[in-house]
Parts: sequence; structure tokens; C-alpha cells
Amino acid sequence: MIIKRNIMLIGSMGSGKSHFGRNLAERKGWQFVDTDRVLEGRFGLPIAEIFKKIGEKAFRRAEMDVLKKVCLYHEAVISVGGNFPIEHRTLKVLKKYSYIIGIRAAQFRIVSRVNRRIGKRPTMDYNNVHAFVHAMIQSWKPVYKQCDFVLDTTNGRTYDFMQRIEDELVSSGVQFKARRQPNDMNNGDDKESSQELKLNNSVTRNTNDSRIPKKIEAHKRTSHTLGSNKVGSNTSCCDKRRKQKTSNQAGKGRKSEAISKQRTPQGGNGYEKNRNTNKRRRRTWHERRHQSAN
Ligand SMILES: Nc1ncnc2c1ncn2[C@@H]1O[C@H](COP(=O)(O)OP(=O)(O)OP(=O)(O)O)[C@@H](O)[C@H]1O
Ligand SMILES: O=C(O)C1=C[C@@H](O)[C@@H](O)[C@H](O)C1
Ligand SMILES: [Mg+2]
Repeated sequence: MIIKRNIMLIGSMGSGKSHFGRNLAERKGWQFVDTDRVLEGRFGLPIAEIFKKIGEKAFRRAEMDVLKKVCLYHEAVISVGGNFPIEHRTLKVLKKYSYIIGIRAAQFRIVSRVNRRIGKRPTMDYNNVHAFVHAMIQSWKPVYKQCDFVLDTTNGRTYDFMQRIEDELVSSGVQFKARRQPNDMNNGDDKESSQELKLNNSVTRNTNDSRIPKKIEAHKRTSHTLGSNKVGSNTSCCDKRRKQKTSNQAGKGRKSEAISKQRTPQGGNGYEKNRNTNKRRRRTWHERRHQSAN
């Protein structure tokens, strides 16, 4: 049985990823995540503006960062940006969690779709859309070959496409793992999840191990830091504390010894002097009684 967490739609610009992603999520009652919208939310700017502000390299890094996080979502339909350079290595990691659907369309259809909103796609050459789209489709061909399923959206109704996807999911036998519920803590799902994340620590850091109480975590962190970076000072700190404790106890012993020496009838007036501190102290009722008994 194939088990995945979510469905991811990849494909060239204007192929219909966002359009079908939204519809599919609605149909399945799942959440819809569009990496373009996530980025826009993060930067508070439209895609083209983000591009202008931070440049293509930083944009791709930010996009990758979003992808690494959202690919771990459960029961989500995720639409990826249309110019995301999906390499074999990236796709392999994404496939571990996501059922990958490649969305494609014929050149003429893509040209008509991208021409609807000129300027929205920062890397698109709007002066030469046909040639640009042609080259883009060629570059996507090898990627579609690695998808779990490819949907051609050139002609047809959205409803029918949704039905085709559902049929394909049934025939492929893929099952989607639901998000862990709080009372499922001991069913091993949580353990598996953190192992997966550790295995792919290039994907994301495991920060959601809620089983470790915060105090213990903080303690662990402190002892780790002290233990690894400042071994000497940690040891001496403990030693100092231990020594102080011992000397306090010893001090108490000496004090009581000094007092007991004064517990003599010669002590007289109900007061006694501590030889160490040279201070006078009123004896307690018990001490006075004991003294008089002596
Ligand atoms: N099957 C369809 N029927 C009618 N309109 C469609 C269909 N598919 C996509 N569109 C329209 O085409 C345009 C581009 O589609 P969409 O934004 O979904 O593409 P995309 O693959 O997400 O593109 P990008 O990679 O740029 O984000 C949108 O205006 C969308 O409404
Ligand atoms: O031109 C581009 O590089 C982009 C265009 C849009 O399709 C976006 O989906 C994408 O994130 C970036
Ligand atoms: Mg889109």
C-alpha cells in the first residue's frame, strides 16, 4: 500500500495548478496551499514585486524553504510555483510525502491563459510569449515523466478533471495519512514522524516534539551547552557548589560543637558565645532546661 500525506500539483506556468488545486482541495475537504500565496503572505508583496525586491536566487531559496515545510502537511492539496526548478533530487524527497500530479496543457492553451494577466509572472517574456512557452514546455517534459500521474488540462471541464484525479487515486491504491490527533500520542505515528524528519534533516528541523516538557528541554539544553562547550567550568561549578554544601555542613558541625562546649553551668546567664563568630546568642528554652538539668 502506498501511503502519502498530501497531493502536490506541479507543472509549467499557466498549466492550471492553482485552479485545480483549489477545486480538488474543496472536493476532498482538505486544506489548499499555494506556495505562491504563502510567499506573498510572508513578504507582504505580490510575486512579481518579491522577485524585483530580492532577486531570483533569493526568491528560489525562499520558495524552497516554503516547499520543505508544506510538503510535510497532512491532507493538503499543494500547488507549487510555475517556475520552480524541480530537480530529480528535490522530486525524490517530495515524493516521499506527496502524491505528485503533473499538470500540463498544450502550448496554445497556456499562451491564452498567461496572456490574461500580463506582468503577473516575472520571468515570462511577454514580448515573445509563444517562443517562451514552447521552451518552457520542453524543459518540463522530463519532469512530467517522474510524476505519479499527469493530467492534461487542455480541453475539458474542471468537474471531469476532478473525477479523473479521484479515479486515479483509487486505482493507484494510494492512502493518505491523516494528521495525528492529540490522543494518538502513543500509537507510534509520532515516533515515525520525528524519525522521518530526522532522516531528512535537509527537509526541516524537528521542532514539534511536544512530548518533551519545556522545563526538561531547557534543562537538557543548558546541560548540553555546559557539558559540551564548557566542560571545565561546568564541573568546577558543580564542584564549588558541592564543596560549599559540605563546608556548610561542616560549619554547622563546628558551630554546634562550639555551642555544646559552652553548655556548661559556667555559661551562666542563659546566653552563650559562639567561638567562631564571636557572637552572643540567647539559649533556647530546651537548652536552658537541659543545662539546668545538668
Ligand atoms: N481548466 C480550466 N478552465 C478554465 N480556466 C482555467 C483552467 N485552468 C486554468 N484556468 C485559468 O488559467 C489561468 C492560469 O491558471 P492557474 O493560475 O491555475 O495556473 P498555474 O499553473 O497555477 O500558473 P502559475 O504557475 O503561474 O501559478 C487562471 O486564470 C485560471 O483561472
Ligand atoms: O515567472 C515566474 O518565475 C513565476 C511565475 C508564476 O507562475 C509563479 O507561480 C512562480 O512562482 C514564479
Ligand atoms: Mg499558480
